Amino acid sequence: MQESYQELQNQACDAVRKSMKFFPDWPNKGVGFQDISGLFLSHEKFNKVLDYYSYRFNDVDLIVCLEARGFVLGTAFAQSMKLPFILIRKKGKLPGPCYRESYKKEYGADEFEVQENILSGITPKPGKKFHVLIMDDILATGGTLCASIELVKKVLIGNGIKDFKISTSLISSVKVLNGKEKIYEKYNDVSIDIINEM
Ligand SMILES: O=P(O)(O)OC[C@H]1O[C@H](OP(=O)(O)OP(=O)(O)O)[C@H](O)[C@@H]1O
Ligand SMILES: Nc1ncnc2[nH]cnc12
Repeated sequence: MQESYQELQNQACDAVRKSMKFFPDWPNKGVGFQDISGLFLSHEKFNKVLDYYSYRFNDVDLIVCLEARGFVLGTAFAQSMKLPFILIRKKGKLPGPCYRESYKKEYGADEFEVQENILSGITPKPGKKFHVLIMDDILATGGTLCASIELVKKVLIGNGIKDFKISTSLISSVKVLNGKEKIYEKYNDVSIDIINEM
């Protein structure tokens, strides 16, 4: 029997909480690092996350995986749903012309890139908003997610896809840094789903 949305969400949250390890003052003093490696050690726990996502995001057309931990979550979900996925990578890793966004995160600064023509072969279904899901592990300051949203908008519009919806999924957050609020202030048309808000 199909479990309810709330049951799936609760089980996914429980799986994340039980597999998360916390490292205070790493990599810098004042940072409470949330290590999600334990989730990948447990097929059952990881599946609870994917089961929830398959219910929550059942109408997605493209997955966007953020380097590096977002690669694990995004590719696993994309493959389970038989969806195409693209990679947003740190600067200098992708060949050919790229859109680039610089950003600050909780413990440093970085630059993301996406290949300009990566979506040239994608044809959206007529009459349906092209639904893109950006997947990553942690929302802290929101700098990373913000940069990825900018790049997704650029690559969609740059490839002629103008009627789209962007959703984002994280498995945890650093609530005190108000990353979610910052994103909602800047993008009122983007949804943010966080399994375990800490
Ligand atoms: O909300 P923010 O303050 O921007 O921080 C969140 C980001 O920080 C981490 O990525 P990081 O680039 O450290 O590395 P990774 O390569 O280990 O995924 C994490 O995976 C998120 O992507
Ligand atoms: N506190 C944190 N834990 C894990 N990844 C992070 N990325 C940015 N802040 C983080």
